[in-house]
Amino acid sequence: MAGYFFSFEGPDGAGKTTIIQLVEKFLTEQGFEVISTREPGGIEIAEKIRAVILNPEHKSMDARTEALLYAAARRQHLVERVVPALNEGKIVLCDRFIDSSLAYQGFARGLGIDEVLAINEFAINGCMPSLTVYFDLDPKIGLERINKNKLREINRLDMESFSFHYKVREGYLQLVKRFKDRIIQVDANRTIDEVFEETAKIIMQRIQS
Ligand SMILES: Nc1ncnc2c1ncn2[C@@H]1O[C@H](COP(=O)(O)OP(=O)(O)OP(=O)(O)O)[C@@H](O)[C@H]1O
Ligand SMILES: Cc1cn([C@H]2C[C@H](O)[C@@H](COP(=O)(O)O)O2)c(=O)[nH]c1=O
Repeated sequence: MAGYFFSFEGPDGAGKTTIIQLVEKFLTEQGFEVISTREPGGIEIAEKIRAVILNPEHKSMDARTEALLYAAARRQHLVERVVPALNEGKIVLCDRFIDSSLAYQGFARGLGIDEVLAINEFAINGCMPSLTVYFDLDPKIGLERINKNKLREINRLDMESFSFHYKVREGYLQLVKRFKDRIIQVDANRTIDEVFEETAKIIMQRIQS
């Protein structure tokens, strides 16, 4: 595969979507062919799975069911959207990937990071991002940012307790230590311009190395 696969991670409201849009514009201006996409979703089947997972009415969803649905959406999105773009030499910017499952389902839901990694290894069959940017932010600030944006849907995961969201962050911080070569931590508690500049620098370094 000739392209570059970059994923972006962080607690809800950390600024992933905002920064991905800016990075996409920046890379396109530099002459690269870029697609940005998201998980769960990005293609029709995965968007349908997303609607099932995140429906606020689905309060009884079992944690393993949730983990399997995320992995299923990931698989379909990977084969339909990510791999073809990489084969065409494009840069793929993906809003969330496997680390979301490890932090949310593996750590915060308590299923176990290694257990959730195992089902995801089956799903992705070796296709990992070459670099993951983790936006670190106090979840309270992220949720405040989301609540200020009246247009954004409030989904089933947003409605989890503060302690759940704090565990998500703790899970991510464990992943940063465990996957040092792949995950780079960025302080997201700064202005959009500052976060963008650092992220663009990290990505350009990886492309040019
Ligand atoms: N550095 C920042 N400082 C202040 N506000 C920000 C910053 N980055 C993003 N925002 C605002 O916070 C809100 C959430 O941002 P965004 O949707 O990019 O986050 P996200 O990480 O993609 O969220 P989610 O995980 O819920 O999809 C938006 O209203 C956005 O304009
Ligand atoms: C991929 C993935 C996502 N999640 C959670 C994280 C968020 O709370 C929602 C997705 O909403 P967003 O607005 O697109 O960020 O789903 C998860 O728990 N596990 C995953 O694998």
